[in-house]
Amino acid sequence: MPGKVFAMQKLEDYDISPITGFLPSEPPLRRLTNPYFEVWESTMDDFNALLLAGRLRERVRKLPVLDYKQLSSKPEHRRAFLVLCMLSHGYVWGKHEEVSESLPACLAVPWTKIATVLGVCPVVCHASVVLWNYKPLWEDGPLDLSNLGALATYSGSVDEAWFYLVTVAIEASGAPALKPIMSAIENIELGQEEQLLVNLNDIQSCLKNMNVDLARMSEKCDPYVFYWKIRPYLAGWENMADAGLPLGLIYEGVDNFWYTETDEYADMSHLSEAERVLQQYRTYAGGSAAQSSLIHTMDVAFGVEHHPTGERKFRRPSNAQRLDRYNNMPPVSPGEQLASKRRSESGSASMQRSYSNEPVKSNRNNFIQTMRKYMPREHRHFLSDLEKAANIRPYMLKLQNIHELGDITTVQTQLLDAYNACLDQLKAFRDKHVQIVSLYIVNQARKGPNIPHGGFAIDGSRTTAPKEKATGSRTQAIKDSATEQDSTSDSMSDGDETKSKVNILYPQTALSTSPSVPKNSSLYKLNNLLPTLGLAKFVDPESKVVRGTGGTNVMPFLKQSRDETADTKIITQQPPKLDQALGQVNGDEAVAPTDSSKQSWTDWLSKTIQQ
Ligand code: HEM
Repeated sequence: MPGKVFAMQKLEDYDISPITGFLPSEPPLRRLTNPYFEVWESTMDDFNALLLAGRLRERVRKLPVLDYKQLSSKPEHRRAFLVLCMLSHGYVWGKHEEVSESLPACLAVPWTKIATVLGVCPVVCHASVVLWNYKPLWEDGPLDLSNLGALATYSGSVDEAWFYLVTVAIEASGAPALKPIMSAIENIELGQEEQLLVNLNDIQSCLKNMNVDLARMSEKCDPYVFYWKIRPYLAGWENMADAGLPLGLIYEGVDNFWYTETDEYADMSHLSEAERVLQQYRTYAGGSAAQSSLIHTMDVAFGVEHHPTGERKFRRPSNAQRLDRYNNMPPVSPGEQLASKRRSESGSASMQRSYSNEPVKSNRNNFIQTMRKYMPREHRHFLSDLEKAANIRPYMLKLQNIHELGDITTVQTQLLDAYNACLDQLKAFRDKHVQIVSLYIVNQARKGPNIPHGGFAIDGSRTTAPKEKATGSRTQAIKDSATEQDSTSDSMSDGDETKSKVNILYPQTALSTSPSVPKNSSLYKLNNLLPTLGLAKFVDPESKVVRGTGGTNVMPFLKQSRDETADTKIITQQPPKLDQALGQVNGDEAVAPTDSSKQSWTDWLSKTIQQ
């Protein structure tokens, strides 16, 4: 094997624990104990009540602008960041209030500073509501769903806590895969195949556990509550014109003209007043588990490549696709957009920020790449180093070659099987995820806000609730529902609204699910009249496009991501077809080597070509 290509640092150097993975090695702080920050913590104590009473903004506006430098440790920075994510998103989206286009300095200034310390963006993210938002119920208990509570939620609901905690459990289940991934890279370099096999089997069992956790989402997180009550608060301020933030959000008191990359002020003298106003806005995508470094790690380790949605591998993008915003990194604010246009007109690069308009590798799905901006800095660095060091897939391709030459050993065959088994598990994860998104987003968006719990039989002609399932055991019902969702997910996402499927996730209510409301019904009209809160909006049942937090057209995007995982598997077929094909083309009687003839395929092929 070739020598070391890229040396990774230890996991701990990337702020990753060999035991808890991307979760902090110690449980997150439950409270900032420094009395200086008591005003934040006491506002958090009343957070859900203030939001409910419609008085959160009033309380927030009375807060002083605190100095973030009084925070003295990383756990404190994380706790403060979570607090500010809760208060800020609660402030912006409100509860049945008009959205606020600006965030007061008492939140915006410390939030932005702490985000810079942690290397994330000042917006809610996977790290804040998942990685830094749990508490073990018993300190010596396991990090699993039997022993976890959430520190903060927007809605105050157990459904929201469950949504975060299932994701915490997935992170915990995946954590023990990180060491074997690092060892696998080492073992490939050292040519230690037996140990590599152990590594791959260990990773596979972690992936299995992650799948078990994901399948538990529907146990205690109601899709209706998720879509209409929780998701609105996870929205950011990018592509949010429909929700009342066409330009993004103004972070009051935050100087948008200071470039940390170059450590200097930009020269603004050439900008018009309108352009300066636009520069105040910031646009960020909202929180999504697409920002989980764990899933990115699996992709990078196994060499799963994600391409722009709708593009097949290695195909050049069409003009239309090139115009898609995910083929180009979005500028950070509308002001930046104008400045960038001006730059390209004048040929000047003086105001360019390092992350805007950079050419991005064309074979990358840019949404997935962009999500790394929202990960903690060290985790992002880990992924970028892992990309340089990852050698598992190249090694498997080499084994595939050896297999085709007929020289493969038993351990090598087992290695290929183990690699494929890992990809099977990762694909199973994405299969389940597609079903969940279908039920929790597509289905909810098409029904509208007026059908609680997956759909009361408002329109009796379209719905049925089977009694035997409603009275069956809850576990059985959940299993059955998974089967039903399997069959519904494709039909729903492919725009087939004719079928009415039963939702028995909540069998005690014997409710049923209609994937959409009939057009021209009074319910349809009512749904269209109701205000949109962030991402919670009614989508016309005839529309095939339902957007995700980051603006993706969710179903095609997620299905492609799943299919790309399956495509990565190594196909280990003997090549008899090649022989037949050559025989047919040449019209001769080429005899391919059999397993017993010691001739290799390469020898045979070169002899055949020479004939
Ligand atoms: C109710 C549960 C969930 C819903 C409704 C949901 C929804 C979504 C949506 C809409 C997207 C598309 C990206 C966007 O535009 O925002 C997405 C992507 C993604 N989600 Fe989830 N998600 C859920 C749970 C999870 C969990 C528990 C994980 C595990 C860490 C996860 C991991 C991912 C990943 C990795 C992506 C990027 C696409 C990919 O890599 O295949 N999601 N999710």
